[in-house]
Order: sequence, then structure tokens, then C-alpha cells
Amino acid sequence: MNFSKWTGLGNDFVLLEPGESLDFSSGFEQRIIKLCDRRFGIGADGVVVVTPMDGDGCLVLNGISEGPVSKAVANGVDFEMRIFNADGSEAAMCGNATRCVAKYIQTRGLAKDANTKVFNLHTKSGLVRPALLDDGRVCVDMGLPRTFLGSIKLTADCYDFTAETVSMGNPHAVIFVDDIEKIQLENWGSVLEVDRQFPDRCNIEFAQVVAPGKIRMRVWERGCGVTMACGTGSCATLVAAQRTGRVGVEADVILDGGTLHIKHEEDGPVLMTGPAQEVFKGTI
Ligand SMILES: N[C@H](CCC[C@H](N)C(=O)O)C(=O)O
Repeated sequence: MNFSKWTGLGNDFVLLEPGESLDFSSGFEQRIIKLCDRRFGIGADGVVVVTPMDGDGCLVLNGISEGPVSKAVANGVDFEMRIFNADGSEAAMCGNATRCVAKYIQTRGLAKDANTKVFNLHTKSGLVRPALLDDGRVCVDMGLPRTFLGSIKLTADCYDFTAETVSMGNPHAVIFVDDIEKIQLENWGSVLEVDRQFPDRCNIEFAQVVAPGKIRMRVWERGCGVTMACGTGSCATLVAAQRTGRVGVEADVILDGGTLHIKHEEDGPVLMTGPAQEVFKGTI
């Protein structure tokens, strides 16, 4: 199988090359786990499958139109994106991957017009729109933040936390702390991910406002563990900070792997801007 390896601030993904497809038959999760294994496979936080859609909202798999997925806009800017975590579980959305996919589509010439810079990515959580910027970064319309459980109480290792929960199509619990250098991310994240309040598990973010418009955030991702960056987690963190009066319309979210700029006007979509790089191609 031909693949390419991509990274969004160190949150890294295996993308199948055009024409390749995953074998979704039994044992599928094990194949994803193997691809993501950093010792026995390629090594990644997830696997991303991108499928062009034709003008009638149908998936085009190897040139054969499948059943309609959703009403797609013609002129070939519509693609389906599916995301699988390193533990084999499928996620409805992945922010860092959307930026990588936009560059993948452009560099592989998958859009009918090579000059296209905005794409419609259809995901299990709905439509998101990445736009290629002239400075090499990608700005993604991540859609509207959705209500989840509101503000909740969580406990891990005898520590009590207040979490602001936000859905970006996938679930997030954002915990604001006074000193992010003192959090026990692996210990607390692994416990909170599977808290009984989260029937589908949850991504866990610890955040500290370090200056006006600047939020330092570290993340334990559902299905992956500690990652260097989380796009949807950064969006959720901004929304949670707004909801609790900690920031205004926009902020830089400073992650272990680098910085994302997040903007959210009231009642509007969340806009995430940051880099995406292709690291290497390979065959496995
Ligand atoms: N682990 C996440 C999916 C990947 C999200 C993250 N990598 C991002 O950039 O948004 C989940 O299960 O919801």
C-alpha cells in the first residue's frame, strides 16, 4: 500500500495515496493499530482516508461512483475524509488532519481545477472547509461549536476538576489550571478519557491563559494518548475560554508542537489557522 506521512504541529497521520483503499473487513482495527505503531509499523497518531466525490454527491472510489454520501457541490472540490485514531477507533473530526488533507488534495492534483484553494471536506461530523493561504498555512472553517455537557465536575487521582465540555463534532473536556507545568497529563488524561460521564470517551485538554489572547494547552487525545497538538482541541479550548470570560474573539493556542490561531465570532463558525507538512512517501 502506497502512503504518505503528514504532520500538523507534530500531530501526525498516515494518508493513503490516491487509488489506495483500506480493507474494512474483520480485523480492520488491528490493521490501523499496526500502521500507527511507532516500532512495528509506519508510526502515527492516526490514519486518514480521503475519497473524491463526484458532482452528484456520490463517492468516487477508484473511478466508480458509489451510493450518494451527501449533496456535493460540483467542480470537484468535495471530498470525504475519514479519520481513524491510533487505537483503531474512528473519530468524526480531526482539525490537524483537515489542514494536511487540503495540501494533499492540491499536491496530488485531485481537484478538477488545479488553482482551487478551498475544499469541502465531508466528515462524520459534517462539512468543514480548509482554505490554502498564500503564506503556506491553511485556514479551516471548522463549523459551529456544539453544546455537549456544559460545565461538569471530574475527578482523577483524588484531584477535583471543573471542565468546560465542547463538541467540535468530537467531544472535548477543557480544564483550566493555574500552572500547566504541574499537570500530570498521562495520569489524569488516561483516567478522565474514560470517565463514566463520557459514554463515547472524550479528548481531555488542560489549559492556562498565559497572556491576553494566549493560551498554553496540552492534550490527552481519545484513542491516541498525549499528542503534540490537537486542532479540534484547540478550537474547543478557545470556545471554553470565551464561555468563561477568559479571552475575546481570538487567541493563539500554544501547544507542545507549536501554535494554532483560533478565531470565533459569536454565533459563527470556529476558524483554525496553522501549518501542515508532508514528511515522506512510502510503501508498506
Ligand atoms: N482523537 C480525536 C480525533 C483526532 C483529533 C485531533 N487530532 C485533531 O487535530 O482535532 C477523537 O477521537 O475525537
